[in-house]
Amino acid sequence: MFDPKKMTFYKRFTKDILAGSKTITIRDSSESHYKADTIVEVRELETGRLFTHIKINSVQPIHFNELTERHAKQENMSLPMLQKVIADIYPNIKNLYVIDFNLCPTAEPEIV
Ligand SMILES: CC(=O)Nc1cc[nH]c(=O)n1
Repeated sequence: MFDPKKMTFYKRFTKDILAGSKTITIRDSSESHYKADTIVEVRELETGRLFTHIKINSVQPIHFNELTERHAKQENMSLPMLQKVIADIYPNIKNLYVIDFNLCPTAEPEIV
Protein backbone atom coordinates (compact mmCIF):
# COMPACT_ATOMS: atom_id res chain seq x y z
CA MET A 1 0.00 0.00 0.00
CA PHE A 2 1.20 3.51 -0.84
CA ASP A 3 2.99 5.31 2.01
CA PRO A 4 3.65 9.04 1.38
CA LYS A 5 6.68 8.88 3.73
CA LYS A 6 8.46 6.19 1.69
CA MET A 7 9.80 5.93 -1.84
CA THR A 8 11.83 3.32 -3.69
CA PHE A 9 14.21 3.78 -6.60
CA TYR A 10 15.91 1.22 -8.79
CA LYS A 11 19.46 0.62 -7.57
CA ARG A 12 20.85 1.99 -10.84
CA PHE A 13 19.66 5.49 -9.82
CA THR A 14 21.28 5.53 -6.36
CA LYS A 15 24.57 7.18 -7.34
CA ASP A 16 22.89 10.00 -9.29
CA ILE A 17 20.48 10.69 -6.43
CA LEU A 18 23.25 10.85 -3.83
CA ALA A 19 25.37 13.02 -6.15
CA GLY A 20 22.47 15.47 -6.52
CA SER A 21 22.43 14.98 -10.30
CA LYS A 22 18.96 13.37 -10.34
CA THR A 23 16.46 15.77 -8.79
CA ILE A 24 13.16 14.55 -10.19
CA THR A 25 11.39 11.26 -10.53
CA ILE A 26 8.52 10.53 -12.88
CA ARG A 27 5.84 8.23 -11.48
CA ASP A 28 2.38 6.99 -12.37
CA SER A 29 -0.81 7.90 -10.51
CA SER A 30 -0.30 5.14 -7.91
CA GLU A 31 2.75 7.07 -6.65
CA SER A 32 1.48 10.61 -7.17
CA HIS A 33 0.25 11.28 -3.65
CA TYR A 34 3.42 12.74 -2.19
CA LYS A 35 3.04 16.17 -0.62
CA ALA A 36 5.33 19.19 -0.92
CA ASP A 37 7.58 19.88 2.07
CA THR A 38 7.44 16.35 3.41
CA ILE A 39 10.54 14.31 4.17
CA VAL A 40 10.50 10.88 2.57
CA GLU A 41 12.73 7.90 3.34
CA VAL A 42 14.33 6.45 0.23
CA ARG A 43 15.24 2.80 -0.33
CA GLU A 44 16.58 0.76 -3.19
CA LEU A 45 13.81 -1.36 -4.67
CA GLU A 46 15.93 -4.44 -5.17
CA THR A 47 17.69 -4.53 -1.79
CA GLY A 48 15.43 -2.55 0.53
CA ARG A 49 18.50 -0.57 1.62
CA LEU A 50 17.69 2.84 3.12
CA PHE A 51 20.16 5.18 1.42
CA THR A 52 18.90 8.70 1.99
CA HIS A 53 15.97 10.96 2.74
CA ILE A 54 14.55 13.52 0.33
CA LYS A 55 12.34 16.55 0.70
CA ILE A 56 9.49 16.73 -1.79
CA ASN A 57 9.33 20.14 -3.48
CA SER A 58 6.41 19.60 -5.85
CA VAL A 59 4.27 17.02 -7.62
CA GLN A 60 2.98 18.03 -11.04
CA PRO A 61 1.00 16.08 -13.62
CA ILE A 62 2.58 15.65 -17.02
CA HIS A 63 1.71 13.79 -20.21
CA PHE A 64 4.43 11.49 -21.56
CA ASN A 65 4.55 13.60 -24.76
CA GLU A 66 5.35 16.73 -22.71
CA LEU A 67 8.66 15.40 -21.40
CA THR A 68 11.45 17.81 -22.38
CA GLU A 69 15.21 18.14 -22.37
CA ARG A 70 14.83 19.99 -19.06
CA HIS A 71 13.24 16.94 -17.46
CA ALA A 72 15.96 14.77 -18.98
CA LYS A 73 18.67 17.04 -17.52
CA GLN A 74 16.98 16.82 -14.12
CA GLU A 75 17.13 13.02 -14.48
CA ASN A 76 20.78 13.20 -15.59
CA MET A 77 20.07 11.58 -18.95
CA SER A 78 19.23 12.46 -22.55
CA LEU A 79 15.60 12.94 -23.58
CA PRO A 80 15.50 9.77 -25.75
CA MET A 81 16.99 7.83 -22.83
CA LEU A 82 14.40 9.27 -20.42
CA GLN A 83 11.55 8.45 -22.80
CA LYS A 84 12.80 4.87 -23.07
CA VAL A 85 13.29 4.49 -19.30
CA ILE A 86 9.76 5.76 -18.59
CA ALA A 87 8.16 3.71 -21.38
CA ASP A 88 9.93 0.60 -20.03
CA ILE A 89 8.85 1.22 -16.41
CA TYR A 90 5.31 2.34 -17.30
CA PRO A 91 4.33 0.69 -20.60
CA ASN A 92 1.23 2.32 -22.15
CA ILE A 93 0.84 4.85 -19.31
CA LYS A 94 0.81 8.41 -20.63
CA ASN A 95 -0.52 10.35 -17.64
CA LEU A 96 2.39 10.74 -15.28
CA TYR A 97 3.64 12.95 -12.44
CA VAL A 98 6.91 14.82 -12.05
CA ILE A 99 8.07 14.71 -8.44
CA ASP A 100 10.73 17.32 -7.75
CA PHE A 101 12.92 16.70 -4.73
CA ASN A 102 16.10 17.68 -2.88
CA LEU A 103 18.35 15.51 -0.85
CA CYS A 104 17.37 16.12 2.75
CA PRO A 105 20.27 18.05 4.32
CA THR A 106 19.69 16.47 7.73
CA ALA A 107 20.04 12.91 6.44
CA GLU A 108 23.45 11.24 6.32
CA PRO A 109 23.83 9.45 2.99
CA GLU A 110 25.56 6.07 3.15
CA ILE A 111 28.65 5.46 1.06
CA VAL A 112 27.84 3.48 -2.10
C1 LIG B 1 11.01 1.82 -8.29
C2 LIG B 1 10.63 2.82 -9.32
O1 LIG B 1 9.56 2.79 -9.87
N1 LIG B 1 11.53 3.73 -9.63
C3 LIG B 1 11.42 4.77 -10.49
C4 LIG B 1 10.41 4.92 -11.41
C5 LIG B 1 10.44 6.04 -12.21
N2 LIG B 1 11.42 6.94 -12.08
C6 LIG B 1 12.40 6.74 -11.17
O2 LIG B 1 13.31 7.61 -11.05
N3 LIG B 1 12.40 5.67 -10.39
